[in-house]
Amino acid sequence: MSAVFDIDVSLARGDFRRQVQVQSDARVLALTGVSGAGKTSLLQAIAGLLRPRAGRIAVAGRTLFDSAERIDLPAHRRHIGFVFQDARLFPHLAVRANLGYGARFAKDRTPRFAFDDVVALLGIAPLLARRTVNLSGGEAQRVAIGRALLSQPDLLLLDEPLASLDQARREELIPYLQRVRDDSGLPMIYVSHVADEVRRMADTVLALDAALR
Ligand SMILES: Nc1ncnc2c1ncn2[C@@H]1O[C@H](COP(=O)(O)OP(=O)(O)OP(=O)(O)O)[C@@H](O)[C@H]1O
Repeated sequence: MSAVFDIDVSLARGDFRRQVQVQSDARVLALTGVSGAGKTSLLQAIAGLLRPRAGRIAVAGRTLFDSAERIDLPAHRRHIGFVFQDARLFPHLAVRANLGYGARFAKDRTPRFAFDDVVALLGIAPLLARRTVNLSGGEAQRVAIGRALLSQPDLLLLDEPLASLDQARREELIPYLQRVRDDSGLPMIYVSHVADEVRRMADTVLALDAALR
């Protein structure tokens, strides 16, 4: 049986170069490291948004990239949900339509996450008719997480999902993130600088040291 996360890639972006090796059976992996260590770049490489120079990326037994085998699945075929620091909702669409946007990517997939279940899990039923511009930062992040789940992903990547919130809003959002972690059963990579957050979200931590140039 292969590891949940089986990654060995060399990343390059401008002058930035780094090798990342991860072999882990943890379902939820936290990724820490100083600014510029390459955390976002690694997530983008996994999601198919940044092409590694060489190497291999496999998650839960599925090979997403393998330079030797000439495998490089396009982003939309990787089935990855991505949650960013800022929610990146569509401002012209109501919450319900933003959630529906996630589902557009899942037409050919057996739904694992049902609309009503996701809405209940994230407590966003009262927000469905609202315009996204009026949401608080924490509410917007819950909608963004819902949108990611409704794309029926096989893997969830969270890139500092609490970083743009104040401390009180962070405390409000953490239980929702923990519910998503526990109820979805999805493999997850959770990027954060904050030790306490990492401890509460993941049992295995991968620390990227400062990148060598
Ligand atoms: N579009 C780009 N073109 C050139 N270099 C880039 C680009 N995006 C990022 N970099 C560089 O790649 C390196 C890694 O950046 P990355 O965003 O992956 O780090 P990070 O660990 O996520 O940092 P942070 O915690 O600040 O978000 C940095 O040196 C950054 O300056």
